[in-house]
Amino acid sequence: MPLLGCIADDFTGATDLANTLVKGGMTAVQVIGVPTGPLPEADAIIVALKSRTSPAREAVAESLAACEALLAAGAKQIFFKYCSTFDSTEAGNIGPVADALVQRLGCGFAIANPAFPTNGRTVFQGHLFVGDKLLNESGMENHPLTPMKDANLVRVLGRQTGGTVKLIPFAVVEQGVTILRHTMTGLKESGWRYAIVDAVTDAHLLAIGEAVADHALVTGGSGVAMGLPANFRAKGLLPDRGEAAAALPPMAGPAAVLAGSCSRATMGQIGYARDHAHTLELDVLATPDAAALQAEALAWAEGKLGDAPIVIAASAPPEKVAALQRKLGREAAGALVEDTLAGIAAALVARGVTRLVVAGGETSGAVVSRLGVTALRIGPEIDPGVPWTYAESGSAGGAEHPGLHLALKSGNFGARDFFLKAFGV
Ligand SMILES: Nc1ncnc2c1ncn2[C@@H]1O[C@H](COP(=O)(O)OP(=O)(O)OP(=O)(O)O)[C@@H](O)[C@H]1O
Ligand SMILES: O=C(O)[C@@H](O)C(=O)CO
Repeated sequence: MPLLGCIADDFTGATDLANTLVKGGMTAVQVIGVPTGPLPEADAIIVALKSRTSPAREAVAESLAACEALLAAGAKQIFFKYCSTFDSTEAGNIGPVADALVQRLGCGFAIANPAFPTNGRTVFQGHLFVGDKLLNESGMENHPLTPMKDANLVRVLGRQTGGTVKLIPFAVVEQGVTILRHTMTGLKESGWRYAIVDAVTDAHLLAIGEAVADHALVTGGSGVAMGLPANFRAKGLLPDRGEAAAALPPMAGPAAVLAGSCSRATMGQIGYARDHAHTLELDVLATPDAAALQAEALAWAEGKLGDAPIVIAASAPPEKVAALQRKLGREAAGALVEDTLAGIAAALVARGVTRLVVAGGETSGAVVSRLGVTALRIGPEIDPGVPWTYAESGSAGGAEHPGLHLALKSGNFGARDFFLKAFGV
């Protein structure tokens, strides 16, 4: 029976959250899509949806279905995971999904906290920073699907929800768990639906995590989940599993990286790979045709597969992304790239690749779905927020595989040498 039931709005976000929970000593399995059968055994189940950019009604319906499955399996607390950069549009989906979960759980109130200080995301006076930049000056204002043009999260969430949003400021958070707990209870009793909670350090997140021990619903990034394993341990529900929580089968076999994220960190990682690995950069604008791009990539990969990773990227700078979007429309441009990379992934697995890094949440969603993977066990961390995961043997895109190691990297996560470091190169 899972202790914590999680609903993540994209696939890299799901592994990021799972990684935090595993580091806290919980076993975690990421389930792909709304579960239809019995859930795997784990302390935490993370249902990975691709709902960040889908129409709000679909995102709500899928999130509620995931919530039902988690509750039916016995989950004691529900966690709604969204991006540490609060990726969303005016239409949602953070507000609408959170509203639906608050209503389903009858809890009236939930915190909203995307902070992840280790990766430079902090919230101060309700404003989200990425490193030393406000969110809307961090590059996220150019995101291909969810451009973030306002750093004030009280305002951003306020525009997406039918409820009310209040700030729990730094000065309150600094006072620790007891004051935080009372403040949250007071807000709930006064009819506020959400509190954006400031957090600048891990110590703040641990205090917030402890303060929400008895909340039916917690919403946020992976950072605020840091304090949750200790709550279950304090209640005598979670044994001390130590490093065993992150055990995966040994890794071996041909390696590849597929990048569809256009985020600054991923662009830097592609730049590094250019000098240190076989790297192919597809020009989607010049050839906006999935079949042709796949053929180009597979012909290029011929003879290059081995222990050192090959890197195939569709990522492009903002002006080229904008040009493709003008040509095809925003959704169709994204879908073309996702379809291209998913097809390449299936073909590479059919050619024996068993270790795969995918950069970008939407991209990971497309790849994992095409590979027919249904569940990922979470293993050791490569860089903050990105663990190796393992999918049992099965049939991927029509080809049998002996088990796949996958690392789903959030666009903006990972050091510059991530694509090589992941494989120990
Ligand atoms: N050259 C390109 N032109 C237009 N769109 C592109 C191009 N390359 C990638 N894309 C699209 O940009 C989107 C990037 O989103 P994705 O979620 O994969 O990355 P990200 O947002 O940086 O990562 P994360 O969600 O983990 O933060 C995808 O839909 C992808 O298909
Ligand atoms: O929180 C983050 O930044 C990531 O887990 C993510 O959601 C990227 O899509």
